[in-house]
Amino acid sequence: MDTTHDTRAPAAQNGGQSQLPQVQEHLPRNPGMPLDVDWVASVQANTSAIERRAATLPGRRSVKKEFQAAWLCKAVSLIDLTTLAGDDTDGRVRRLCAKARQPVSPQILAALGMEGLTTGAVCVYHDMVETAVDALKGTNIPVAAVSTGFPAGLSPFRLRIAEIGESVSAGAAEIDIVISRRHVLTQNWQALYDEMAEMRAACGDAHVKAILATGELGTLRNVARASLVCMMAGADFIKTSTGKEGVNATLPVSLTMIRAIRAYEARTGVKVGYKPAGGISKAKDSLTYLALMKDELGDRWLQPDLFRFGASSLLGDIERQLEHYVTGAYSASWRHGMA
Ligand SMILES: O=C[C@H](O)COP(=O)(O)O
Repeated sequence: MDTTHDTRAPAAQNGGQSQLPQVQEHLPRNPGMPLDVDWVASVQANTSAIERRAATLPGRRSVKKEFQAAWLCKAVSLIDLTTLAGDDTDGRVRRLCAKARQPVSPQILAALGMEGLTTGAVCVYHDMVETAVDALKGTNIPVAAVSTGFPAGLSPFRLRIAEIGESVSAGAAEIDIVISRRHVLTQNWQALYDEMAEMRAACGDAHVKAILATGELGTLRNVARASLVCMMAGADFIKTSTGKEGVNATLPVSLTMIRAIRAYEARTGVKVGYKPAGGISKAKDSLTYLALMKDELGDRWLQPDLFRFGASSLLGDIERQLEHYVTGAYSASWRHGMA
């Protein structure tokens, strides 16, 4: 993180860590726009330049001490705490939700002046939505459901649409849909737009995150174009990965998607959120992502309505680092189980 700028977390900039930064404005949803195929076709991605810039990011001087602790608390508030396993049970999901309510031990949070800190959301499969909603009663933590035949997205289209409705009825406030990769690989932008628009409509008031599964899209140019088409069709967030592809969130992909978000805002005035997901498990990596968002899109994209980490194990490492900051000692990672 470049320390030539004021990179302290907003909580620290406000003169203390006891206040989480508040969202000042009520963000309208992305209404979408008609498909502009000329704009899509004009989008290029300079892969070597993107990779060069991405390679510089982790090596930049990182924030230290109380500033690092403040940024790590910020990262916690932006996690979609996730369990997406075939052996998920009610018990596991309830334990995960308890962790979302109290992501770091009360003693550590008290020492940091960060009581009340929670994760951004809990993310589960459809069958676990009701359990999660129940376990999070009395909090403002939304439940996100992965949907539309996650992770491959190859079940019959009408069933994918029906699945969205079921999850919304069960109480999911956010729906993470997966796109049809083949529409991108065959450059069928109309099909991608129509699919995304119909899925968005099926979500109703629930916010929709479009998972691009970037590890299966072949090129960064495809990633950029698919990002744009999903935003044109009304995606509230664009998300890198299901976590189940061979390659999930990477910095080059993130830079590509973030710049698509910037281009969309410049053209339409609409802010779309970003969710890197899959394989983000180290506190240090979360700081790199936050610095990237701050550099490329600005502080507004450091709020949970515009940025989330999709992560099942990141919280454990952040908790260890915060404990180290407060006590001077590292605890064993097994002491920070998620669920
Ligand atoms: O959407 C979230 C991802 O599935 C989480 O991936 P992860 O288990 O590698 O953190």
